[in-house]
Amino acid sequence: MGLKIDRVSHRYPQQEDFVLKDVSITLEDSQIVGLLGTSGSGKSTLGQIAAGLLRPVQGKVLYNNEPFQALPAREKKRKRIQMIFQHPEVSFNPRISLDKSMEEVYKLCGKAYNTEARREMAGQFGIYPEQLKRVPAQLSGGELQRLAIARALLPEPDILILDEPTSMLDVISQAQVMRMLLALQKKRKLSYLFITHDVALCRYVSDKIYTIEEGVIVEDKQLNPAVV
Ligand SMILES: Nc1ncnc2c1ncn2[C@@H]1O[C@H](COP(=O)(O)OP(=O)(O)OP(=O)(O)O)[C@@H](O)[C@H]1O
Repeated sequence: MGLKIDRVSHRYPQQEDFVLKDVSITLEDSQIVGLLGTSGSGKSTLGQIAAGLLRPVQGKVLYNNEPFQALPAREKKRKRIQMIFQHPEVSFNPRISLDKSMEEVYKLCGKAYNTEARREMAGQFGIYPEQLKRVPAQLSGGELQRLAIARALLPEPDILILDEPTSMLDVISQAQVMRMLLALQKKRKLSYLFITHDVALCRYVSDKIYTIEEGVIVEDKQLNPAVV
């Protein structure tokens, strides 16, 4: 079960060099797997491949033992893996109110977006319902990231790919978002691929850590074998 990246190599169009070279990683159910690496090592590329947003040049992505990349985008399973980005604004249309954006996602997921649902969602993710009337640029980074998490959870995914979810936030918002993510992971038994360059944070939250250097996995450290 879970997600298996199997011998994946990737190079971008019109580029000579491979940015991922024969990478294999596994994400078991309800596990937090850290992906550590310096800037340019290939973390985001691997995250996008894991989320099904990018198709690798070589190798396979298996979701619950089935080839994930072969599924059409609208396929339900695709929504079982969601991605949270470093810049939360990319998750929302900048020109429409957050209320409108959220309403669209609720509808897509076949859920009613009424006053009650709005109030409950806002409360759970630490937003005032009135703030939803604003466009994304009118919220703080932390508020917007919490809403991006709310949005990503609507299709009820099993896996979240977290690409440096707190690195653009101030220290207080970082702690709030991290606390929220850890509580949600426990409550909903989610699996996280936690992409970061923060070694201390990665060690603190992860059950297992992969380190990537220049597109190659160089270390695979099991921190908490009891969880697996
Ligand atoms: N769309 C693209 N086209 C061409 N090259 C790209 C593209 N996106 C990333 N790259 C290159 O691929 C390599 C890996 O980039 P990637 O963003 O995956 O690294 P990263 O570890 O996430 O870096 P950072 O921590 O700075 O976000 C880099 O050399 C980058 O310049």
